[in-house]
Order: sequence, then C-alpha cells, then structure tokens
Amino acid sequence: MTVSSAPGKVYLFGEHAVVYGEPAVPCAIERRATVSVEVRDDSRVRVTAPDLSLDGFTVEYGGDGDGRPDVNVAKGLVEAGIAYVDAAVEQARDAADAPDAGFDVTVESAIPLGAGLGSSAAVVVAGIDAATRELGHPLSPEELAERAYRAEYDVQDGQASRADTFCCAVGGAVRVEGDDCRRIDAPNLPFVVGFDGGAGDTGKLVAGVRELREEYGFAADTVESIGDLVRHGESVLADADPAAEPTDELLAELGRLMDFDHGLLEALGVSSRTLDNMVWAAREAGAHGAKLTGAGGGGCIVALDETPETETALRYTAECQDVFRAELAPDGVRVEEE
Ligand SMILES: Nc1ncnc2c1ncn2[C@@H]1O[C@H](COP(=O)(O)OP(=O)(O)O)[C@@H](O)[C@H]1O
Ligand SMILES: C[C@@](O)(CCOP(=O)(O)O)CC(=O)O
Ligand SMILES: [Mg+2]
Repeated sequence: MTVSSAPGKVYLFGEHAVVYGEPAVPCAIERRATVSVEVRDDSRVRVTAPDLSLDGFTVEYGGDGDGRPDVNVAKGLVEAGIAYVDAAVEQARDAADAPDAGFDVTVESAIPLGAGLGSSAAVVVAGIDAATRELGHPLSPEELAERAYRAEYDVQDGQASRADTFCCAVGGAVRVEGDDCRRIDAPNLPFVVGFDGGAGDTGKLVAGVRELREEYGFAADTVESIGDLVRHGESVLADADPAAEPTDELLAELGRLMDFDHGLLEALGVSSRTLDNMVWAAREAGAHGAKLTGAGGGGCIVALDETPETETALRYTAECQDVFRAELAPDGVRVEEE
C-alpha cells in the first residue's frame, strides 16, 4: 500500500482570471488530503471516501460490471462525487502505461469539499502520486502537477487553470500564468479562513464568468483588471523580505489588494451573501483585507490578520460555521507510507 498526502490552498489573489491566462498567487496551507492506494489483482477500482457528503459510502466499479458504481444514491450525485478520483485513476494508469490496473483507494481529507480550498486538486495530486508509486512509476512533482491539471481540466469540461494543482503539488506560495508555473518566496502571511459550511460548483461558476466575459467587454476588462492587480501584488511581495515577519506596511498593501480583488470577483458574480457577510465581519474586526477564495458561490473567505480579532469576530458571525488559522505549507505532495 502507498499513502500520499497533498495540501489545500488559499488564493492570495487571482482566481478565475487565471483561467484566461492572467497570473495568480495561490498559497498551500496546512490542511491535507490523504489518499491510500493498493494495487488489486484484477482491474476493478474500489473507492472509500468517508468525507463525501453521500454519508460515507463505498463504491466498487470497473472490471466486468457496467462500469458504474454499485451504490444506492442518485446517479448524478455519485458521478459528481467520484469524478476527480476517477480522473486521477485514469491519469495514473496512463502515466504508468497500465490501462488495466485495478486499485483499492481510500480518501481522507481535512479540506472541506467545494469550499475554495482546493480539495479537488489535493485529492487528485495525492491520488496520482500514490497510484503511480504503487505501479512502480513515481512522477516528479512537476509531472504530477501536469497530470493533475489534466484531470481537473477533464472533470471541469476544459475550464481549469494549473494554479491549484501546481500549488498543491509543490507547496509554498506559487505564481501561475498560463503554463508558466513557479514557486515564489513569500513571508509567512497571517491567513485566517472563515467557512460558511457551504460549497460552490467550480465548473458552473467558471462557466458563468466565461459567459459574462464573452458577452460584455467590461466583464473582460474586469478579468484583465484582476491580472493587473496580481502583477502589482507580485511586485509588492518581491520587495518584501521572505525570511522576516511581514511588516505592517506589507500587510496593509496586500490587504487592500485582497479587498479590491473581492470587489472584482463580486462584480463577476461569484460571491454570495454569506461570503460577503464574512468578508465584512473580518474587515470590521480590523483585518488588513478579506476576500473569497477559489471558485466562490459559497465556502471560504480568507483574511489577513496577525491579531486574534478576526477569528473572534468570525466566531460570532452567524454565517460562519468554522474559522481557523491557515499556516503556509512548505511541503507539497508527500509520501506518508510506502
Ligand atoms: N475527501 C474527498 N473524498 C472524495 N472526493 C473528494 C474529497 N474532497 C474533494 N473531493 C472531490 O473534489 C470535488 C470538490 O472539488 P471542487 O468543486 O473543485 O471544490 P474545491 O476544490 O474548492 O474543494 C468533490 O465533489 C469530489 O469529487
Ligand atoms: C476558479 C478557479 O480559478 C479556482 C478554483 O478553486 P477551487 O476549486 O474552488 O478551490 C478555477 C481554476 O483555476 O481552475
Ligand atoms: Mg477544485
């Protein structure tokens, strides 16, 4: 059996616009998905995913059956739930040139699903890593990132960037622009995450932005403005000392950019009342800045605050179900057991 883990992420800025070739800066966080894979002696795939909101089900599919999971819930729900694990298995088989390989897969994750913290990328990266190692064909973090990107691209109907998958494969803070992906030096920023207990559908939200952008020149300009904002943010980060505690000036400037980014994302229709309420609670508590993270629609916000004020305020905010500090994760994908 091989067990691999990979971190979730928050976006400092740049989500959505990154899908259209603008730069983005996601940061890996210390909340991980762990995937255990054991090769079977037939070509079936058995997936155990207790965190899926289908009440902890176990499915078995592939091989001689009709190819569909044998589980007693609506087909659409199952397909949405297993799509990423399925895509990871296909990528691993392809990478190892073992199209008939079967696996027992168990997914356990501390990253809420569909909440903008990149649970899909973490599951796909850790899954491909564990499965390819099991097949004796380990991949480099960069190869893994590329395979995981292809998996997300397929599941999201051709609407995905490399940002989540690269960040979670290599860890730390990264910048992604098209197929140019690299790690960057960044100080340890005081991220606070608020979670409304809900989720957004990444594919649908991305499709909504795409339609707006095609219909209105000013929506296309909004996407470009996010890119300009990210470029400005990168120059601010480049001037900071990554080894030192972040200065007040740095936090104030990054926070202002986060606020601005949230406004632009809101204009693109991907925020929600609960996300907005959490953003405002954080700002009123004195956070340097706050924004939604990831696809939006529901899920998480990220704020910058080195004091306990934002955490306390979010704890007393009706819309907020969970709040935690998110430390930057220096490690990307990691083998836990081989
Ligand atoms: N713990 C898990 N077990 C099984 N599948 C998971 C798990 N976490 C995430 N996934 C997969 O990722 C999907 C959520 O990804 P997505 O909508 O992109 O949201 P996000 O990446 O923001 O969390 C789930 O529907 C599921 O297919
Ligand atoms: C909206 C987007 O920029 C980020 C999606 O992040 P998440 O899956 O919501 O964690 C889509 C993408 O980059 O593929
Ligand atoms: Mg995702």
